[in-house]
Amino acid sequence: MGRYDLALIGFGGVNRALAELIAARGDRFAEELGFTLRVVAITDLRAGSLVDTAGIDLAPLLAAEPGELSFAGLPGGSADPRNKWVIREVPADIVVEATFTNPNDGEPALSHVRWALESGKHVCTTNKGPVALAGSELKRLAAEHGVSFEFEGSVLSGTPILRTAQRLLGGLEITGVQGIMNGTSNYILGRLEEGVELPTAVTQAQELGYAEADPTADIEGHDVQLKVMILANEVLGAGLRREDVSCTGISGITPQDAQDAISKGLRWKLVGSAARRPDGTVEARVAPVALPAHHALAGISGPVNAVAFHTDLLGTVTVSGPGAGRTETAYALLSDIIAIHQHHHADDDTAPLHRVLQETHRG
Ligand SMILES: NC(=O)C1=CN([C@@H]2O[C@H](COP(=O)(O)OP(=O)(O)OC[C@H]3O[C@@H](n4cnc5c(N)ncnc54)[C@H](OP(=O)(O)O)[C@@H]3O)[C@@H](O)[C@H]2O)C=CC1
Ligand SMILES: N[C@@H](CC=O)C(=O)O
Repeated sequence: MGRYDLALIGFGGVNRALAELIAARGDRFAEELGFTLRVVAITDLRAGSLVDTAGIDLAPLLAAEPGELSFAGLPGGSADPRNKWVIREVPADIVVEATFTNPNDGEPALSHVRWALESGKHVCTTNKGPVALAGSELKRLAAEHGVSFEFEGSVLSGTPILRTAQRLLGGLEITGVQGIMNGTSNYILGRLEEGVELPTAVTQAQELGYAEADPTADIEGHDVQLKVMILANEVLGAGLRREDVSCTGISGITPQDAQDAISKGLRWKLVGSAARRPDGTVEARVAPVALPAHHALAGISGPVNAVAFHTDLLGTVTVSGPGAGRTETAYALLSDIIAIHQHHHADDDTAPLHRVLQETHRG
């Protein structure tokens, strides 16, 4: 039976939900996945840091109100997050990075990921910044140190969009991607259609755990811009920078606009897309589009997202599922840990993994 010791960097909605999954389902993981998970370090801007190499007792932490959690005064605890020291020095197998996404330079998450990989630790992250802005460099760094860099949750939360493209669409030429890739803005557009004003809808999306720490990124399209970069770079080999992806968000759409569209048989959606040009380069954009009701993306509602892959042999293949949500995104981290386990135990019998994946998804 293997065991992975985890260092959780950032203890907000997603990493807390991962800790809940570990606390609630740890025995099942052991039985069905063939490994156990133990949290040996947690760092958080507000709570500080907590280290116990024998395994942190998660129950009292999860019983505390998120805003009231403080590690100072606990054995192994400090008011200081001590990220660099924890990531480099605490003997964890996997560093789970889930601090806020910074669309400008990816920091501080980018440094967290670099420190972890340089220390020979695997990394799982849901943070879009490092993946979109420095994905190639980080994959190279991981390879140099013989560790994995996994980031399934960086696009479409727990819905396995990247692994679907990389593992299940092999042999096809993917010529473009198009999709709804932000749960918050899609949820908000639905609320606008119901007559709710933007600020109220944003607050509701924050309460539901969909929104970024700064929801401007959801509303102005920057979150989708990063996701389009990740998809285009991973699936189309594009090497896009942020300035290559034109970006308009949904802040200009009013409840009246949304309702007028409905009356004309249209629905406003924030669409991200990337397509290969005849010369081999890739053009990409993010913009609100009033889609006709019969369009495959028009019926995608609430925090659900969808991505259509345009392929040479199959035509369009569309994957749809949760695009945001604390537990849904924590599941992406679990799927990353499973991927690390499979990668480093390639000869093991993996049949039981499929069973637990299906059961976990059903809740
Ligand atoms: N929620 C979702 O549906 C999804 C989220 N993601 C991504 O996952 C990541 C986490 O999301 P989520 O949990 O919802 O976000 P939260 O804002 O709930 O959590 C982030 C946590 O990280 C802490 N933090 C910020 N900076 C640091 C730092 N330098 N060191 C240690 N901790 C820090 C924050 O503390 P404080 O609150 O004090 O600032 C907060 O507790 C984000 O990058 C997000 O983009 C990806 C897919 C879906
Ligand atoms: N804020 C994002 C979270 C997932 O990436 C969203 O709403 O999609």
